[in-house]
Amino acid sequence: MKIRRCLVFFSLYRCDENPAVYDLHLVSPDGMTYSQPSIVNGRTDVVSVTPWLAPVVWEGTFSATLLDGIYQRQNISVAATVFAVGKYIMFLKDFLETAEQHFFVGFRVHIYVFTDRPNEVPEVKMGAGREVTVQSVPSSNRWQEISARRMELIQKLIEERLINKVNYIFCLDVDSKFHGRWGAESLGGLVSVIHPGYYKDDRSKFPYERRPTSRAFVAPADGDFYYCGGAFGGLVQEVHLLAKTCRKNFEDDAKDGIEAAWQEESHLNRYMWINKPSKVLSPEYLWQDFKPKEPEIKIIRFSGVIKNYAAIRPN
Ligand SMILES: CC(=O)N[C@H]1[C@@H](OP(=O)(O)OP(=O)(O)OC[C@H]2O[C@@H](n3ccc(=O)[nH]c3=O)[C@H](O)[C@@H]2O)O[C@H](CO)[C@H](O)[C@@H]1O
Ligand SMILES: [Mn+2]
Repeated sequence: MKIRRCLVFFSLYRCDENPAVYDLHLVSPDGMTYSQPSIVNGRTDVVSVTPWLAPVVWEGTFSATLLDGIYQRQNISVAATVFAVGKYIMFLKDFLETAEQHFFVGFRVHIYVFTDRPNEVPEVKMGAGREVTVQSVPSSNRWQEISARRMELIQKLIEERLINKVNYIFCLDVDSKFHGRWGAESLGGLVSVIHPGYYKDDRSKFPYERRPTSRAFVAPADGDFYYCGGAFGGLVQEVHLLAKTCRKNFEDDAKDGIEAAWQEESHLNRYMWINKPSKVLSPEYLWQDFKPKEPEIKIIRFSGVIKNYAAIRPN
């Protein structure tokens, strides 16, 4: 058993075969010029590191030029998943068009669209090295199920098409648009986004699942941050483990007749409490259009559009 685990470790980190190692070894291209970093001056209005020493990404904490240089040299590939089931297909055009303008511009990007309406997927002109694949999925008469089943479909997508082929994956809500850069600064092993609705609240107020009978349970004195179900990602191996775990816990809960308060978002929050994200993205990476901008938000990169739930959800 011990030997097997060792082999798995080596196969994950051997640099010639698996790109995972690149996350640990950052090579700056020759001739790179960027502003001198300071060790005493920087953002002081926000916290940019977690208690487990993962970076929290805010505007003003990174050099986009440097990061693009490092990761372009590695020729990384990034997958993204987006689900547009039922009437949510109406959000897809803006999502894809704005992703072309802001999401990993200059990198190899492959967006997987999951929908029950493949004929209604809009034609969006994609740049060089960027493509969209449409995959049919069944509809459902419960939005909770559509949202939660994403974990199962992400798990399968990684197993069937991405593992050992693609470096990173991000899983995103479709009812949103990009407004600013979302790029290499967001890369990491396991990446989570702080939910814009609760980031100044006491942890006891977070909308975690509070029933101890659920596998998504988080006790009132526990929890670091409240993370979004609408955006998460990282290395495909890490996201595979996350999706597989959340799917199993969601399904096992269902067998016991319990559905967590915020479906897969609750399970994701439980997962991130135990498995600390190696990079945390600030609420710049998933804002909500109805929320007034806060002073610490210098740029909104991705934001949920205002929608009429009653008009677009199946239940
Ligand atoms: C910003 C954010 O973190 N949003 C999360 C939040 O509410 P939201 O209100 O943002 O959930 P939502 O209605 O956007 O549903 C989540 C996603 O599921 C897909 N979808 C949903 C319904 C439908 O009929 N068709 C369809 O395609 C679509 O990709 C949508 O973006 O809580 C949900 C859990 O319940 C999810 O965790 C969402 O990701
Ligand atoms: Mn949403």
